[in-house]
Amino acid sequence: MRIDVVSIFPAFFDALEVSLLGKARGAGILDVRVHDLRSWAHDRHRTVDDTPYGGGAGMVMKPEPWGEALDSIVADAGDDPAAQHPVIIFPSPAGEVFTQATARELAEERHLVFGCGRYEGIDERVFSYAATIGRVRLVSLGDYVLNGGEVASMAMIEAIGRLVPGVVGNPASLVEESHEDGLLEYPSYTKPASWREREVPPILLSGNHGAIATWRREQQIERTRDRRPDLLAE
Ligand SMILES: Nc1cc(-c2ccc3ccn(Cc4ccccn4)c3c2)[nH]n1
Repeated sequence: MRIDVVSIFPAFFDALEVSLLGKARGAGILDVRVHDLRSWAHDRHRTVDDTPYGGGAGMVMKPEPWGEALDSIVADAGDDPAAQHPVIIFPSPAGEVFTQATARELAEERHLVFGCGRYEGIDERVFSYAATIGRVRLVSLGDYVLNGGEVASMAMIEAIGRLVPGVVGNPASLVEESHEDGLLEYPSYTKPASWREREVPPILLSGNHGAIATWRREQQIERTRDRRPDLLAE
């Protein structure tokens, strides 16, 4: 999978060099390319924002640099027929909410482009232009406001990247996770069996794998009911 990221803070994504995703990049499983939007701003000050038509607080990101950036990225990936018409993801507080189902869906794609906005957002015409060269998705991490799209993109790249075959060493570990089966995950324990007068649930030391599986499922249901009843309503 190829992932392109466009941001005015490219250094933000240095963290993608480390840990799991860093290894996957080294192994060629993930091809992550981070671009500075200002590379496509040609005035002396590399301007990427301007005042909003109609007035209002803050600044809006100019369409020209975005149009050139997206054209350049799509053209560069053009030689791979499977990477045609990439999914172009714009984090936005006004987007669809990103869920594990979204991550699974996007993990099937060959080419993702993340457009990280800042200021009060990106000129709306960029989204309609992007739809002529890709499949546009405006995506929100949740109902809270961030200062830009970088944190949201990092979270989504990690959630998607770890589902790409070969990235996680033991694919079985992806199955028993929160939200994979619509429930929250069961509690985990490791040695020592007793710690600060707190014991590991005896069932987990019993060796009775059937009973352990039943107990874990019960824990998932109890936790989901207590913390996320909305997941049970679906
Ligand atoms: N789940 C999310 C996503 C975002 C997000 C994503 C991209 C941008 C680009 C700019 N801002 C700041 C901003 C503040 C106020 C209104 C509009 N935008 C962003 C915020 N916030 N929360």
